[in-house]
Amino acid sequence: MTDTKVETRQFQAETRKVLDIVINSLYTERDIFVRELVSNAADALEKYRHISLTEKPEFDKDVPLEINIDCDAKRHRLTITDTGIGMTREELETNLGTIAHSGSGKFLEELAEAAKKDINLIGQFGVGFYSVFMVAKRVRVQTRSWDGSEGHEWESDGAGTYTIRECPGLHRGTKIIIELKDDAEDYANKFTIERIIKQYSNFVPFPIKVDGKTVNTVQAIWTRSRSEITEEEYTEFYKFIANAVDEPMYRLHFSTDAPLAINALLYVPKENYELMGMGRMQPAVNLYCQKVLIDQHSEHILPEWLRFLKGVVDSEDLPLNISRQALQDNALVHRLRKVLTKRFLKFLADEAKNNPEKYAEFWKTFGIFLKEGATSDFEYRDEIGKLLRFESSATEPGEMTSLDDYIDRMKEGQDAIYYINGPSRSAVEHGPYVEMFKKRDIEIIYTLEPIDDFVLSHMGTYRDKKLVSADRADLRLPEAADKEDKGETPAETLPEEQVKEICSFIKEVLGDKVQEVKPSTRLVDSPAMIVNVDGLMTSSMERVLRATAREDSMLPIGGKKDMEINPASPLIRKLGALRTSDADFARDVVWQIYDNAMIQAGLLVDTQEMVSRNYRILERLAGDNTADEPGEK
Ligand SMILES: Nc1ncnc2c1ncn2[C@@H]1O[C@H](COP(=O)(O)OP(=O)(O)OP(=O)(O)O)[C@@H](O)[C@H]1O
Repeated sequence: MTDTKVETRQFQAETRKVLDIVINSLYTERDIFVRELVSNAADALEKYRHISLTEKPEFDKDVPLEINIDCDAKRHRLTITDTGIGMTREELETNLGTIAHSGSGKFLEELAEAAKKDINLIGQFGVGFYSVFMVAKRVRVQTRSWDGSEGHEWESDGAGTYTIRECPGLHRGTKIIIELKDDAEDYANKFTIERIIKQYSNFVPFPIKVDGKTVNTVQAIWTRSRSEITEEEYTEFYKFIANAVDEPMYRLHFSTDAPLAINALLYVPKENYELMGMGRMQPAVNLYCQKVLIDQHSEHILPEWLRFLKGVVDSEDLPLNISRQALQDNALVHRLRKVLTKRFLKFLADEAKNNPEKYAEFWKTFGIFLKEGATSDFEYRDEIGKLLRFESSATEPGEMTSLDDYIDRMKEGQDAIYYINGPSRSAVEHGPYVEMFKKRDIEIIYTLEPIDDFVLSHMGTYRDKKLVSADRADLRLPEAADKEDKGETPAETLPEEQVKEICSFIKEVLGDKVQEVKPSTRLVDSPAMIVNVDGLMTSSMERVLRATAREDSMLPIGGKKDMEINPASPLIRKLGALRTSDADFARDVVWQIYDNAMIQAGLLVDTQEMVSRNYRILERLAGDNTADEPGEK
C-alpha cells in the first residue's frame, strides 16, 4: 500500500476551538461520547435504510444493518463500527473537519462558558463526534460510502490537524478506532460500554453488539405503527421502562405531525405509590429525538401533576444537542408539553366516556393528581373539569358523577353548581347545609376530600356555571327559594321582633366569634349553622389550612363567619324565654349551639371548654329531674 495520497489538513478555526474546550476540560460526563458516536452510527444506518428503499444500491447490499463495538482492553482500544451510509472523501473532510451546526460563534461562546462554569454542563451540549476527544489520544475513522467509491481513513489526535488517506478494502459504513487516553482505559471494558448503551441507547432501532453480543434488547417500538405492535411487546416495553412487574392500567400511543412531529407512548401504571405513602413520584417519561435519548425522566415535557406517567416521547423537531438546561426554557419544549398534556387529557375523557367503570378505577387511584392539576394549572381547567368525579345527592353511596352529568340534571332556573364538604357522606347528609337542597330537591355535590374545595374554588366556574359552596353566607338558591320561603313561614315561628332580639342576644354572647347573627332562609330542622361571609374560602379549606399551619401560628386563617339561626326550631324558640328566666344558662346554651354549628362545619372548637360547659348543662338537666330523689342532698 502506498502512502502517496496522505493529506494533512488544518481543522477549521471553530472546530479547533471546540476541540480545545473538549480536550482541556475535565469531564464527569465523559460517557456521553458513546451516545454521540452510537447516535451518529444509528443516523447513518437510518439514512442507508432510506437510500436502500429509494435508490436500490447494489454495493454491499447484503451487509446487515447493525452497530458493532469491540473492546480491546489490552490495547486500550475501543472500536465502533456501523454498516450505515458511510462517507465519501469529500463528506469526510466536510463532516469531520468543520462544525456545521456551530457556524455561529454563539454556540462556541456558550460552550466555552459552560466549560468554565460547570464542567457537567458541557456534556449536554452534544458536541457530536468531537466529544470522542474527551477520551481519545488518537482517533481513526475508516469509512466507505454506500455508493461503493473508494474508502478513506481520517486520523487525528484532535490537536489542530488531521490526515486523510485512501483505505482500500473496506465494507460499506464507518469504523471508528479510538486509542484511549490513560485515564480513560475503562472505556475498553465491555461492561462499562454495555452499561452506557443500556442507559442511553437501548432503544436504538438497530442491533448494537458488544464483542459480538447484542446488548440493546428493546427496540424503539414507539416509532412503529400501532397495528404492527403486539400487546406483549407493548407490555414488555412498559415493564422495561417503568421497572414494573405488572401490566399498565392505560396505554396511549399516538403520533402527530402538526404542530410538532411527535411519537409518544405513555403508560398509566396500576398503582399509585404516592398514595401508598411511598414518597413523591418522580417524572418517568424519557425524551428522545429520533430515538436518541435527550433527557431521561424529563421534568420538562409534562406538567408536574402528570408525574405518574411512564413512557417515551420522541420529537424529531427538537435539536439532538439541546442541553438539559436549555430544555427548560425552550419554546418548542413548551409547545410539546402543551400538546402532550392536552392529548393525554383528551384520551382520559374518551376513556371515561367509553369505559366508565375502568375510568372510575383510574379516578380512585390517580384522581388526586388531576385535582392537583386543577389547583395548579389554570391552563387546563376545562379539560380537567371534565374529568373530575364526585359523589352527590343524586348518586348512590360510593358512586360518582361528573360535572357534565350534574349540569344535565340541573333544574330550570338553576345557574350554579352547588357543593358542600364534609368528612363523610353521612356527615354531610345529616348536616344543616343540605337541608334546603333536600327540601327543594336540588342536587348538591359532596366534596369528601379536603382538596376538593380548593379544586372547585380555584376553578370558579365550569361551562359558565358558577361553582358555589353551600356554606357561603350569600347563598341564594334558585328562584322558587325566595317565594316559597316567604310564603311558607311555619305557623309556630316567632314574631320578627322576637327573632331580632334573639339574634342580638346571641351576637352579644358570641362577641367577635361571628360577624352577624341572622335568621336563616335555608335551615329546615337544625337550630343553627355557620356560614362563610367572603365566599372564597370554605370551611373545609379553612380546616386544611389550620391543620397544615405551624403550631405556633395563631394567625386568623379563617374568613369571617355569620351564624344563621332557624326561628322555627324549638330550641331557638325556647331560647327567647330562657334569656329572661335564666340568663346564665341561656348563655351556655348559646355557646353550645355555636360549638355544635362549628363542629358541623368541620371546624375546630375549644373542646375542653365545650366539655365543661356540656357537663354544666347536663348537670342542670339531671338536677331538674333528680332533685326530689331520695338520698340526694
Ligand atoms: N458513523 C457515521 N457514518 C456516517 N456519517 C457520519 C458518521 N458519524 C458522523 N458522520 C457525519 O459527520 C457529521 C458530523 O457529525 P457530528 O457528530 O459532529 O455532528 P452531527 O451528528 O451532525 O450533530 P450532533 O451529533 O451534534 O447532533 C454528521 O452529520 C454525519 O454527516
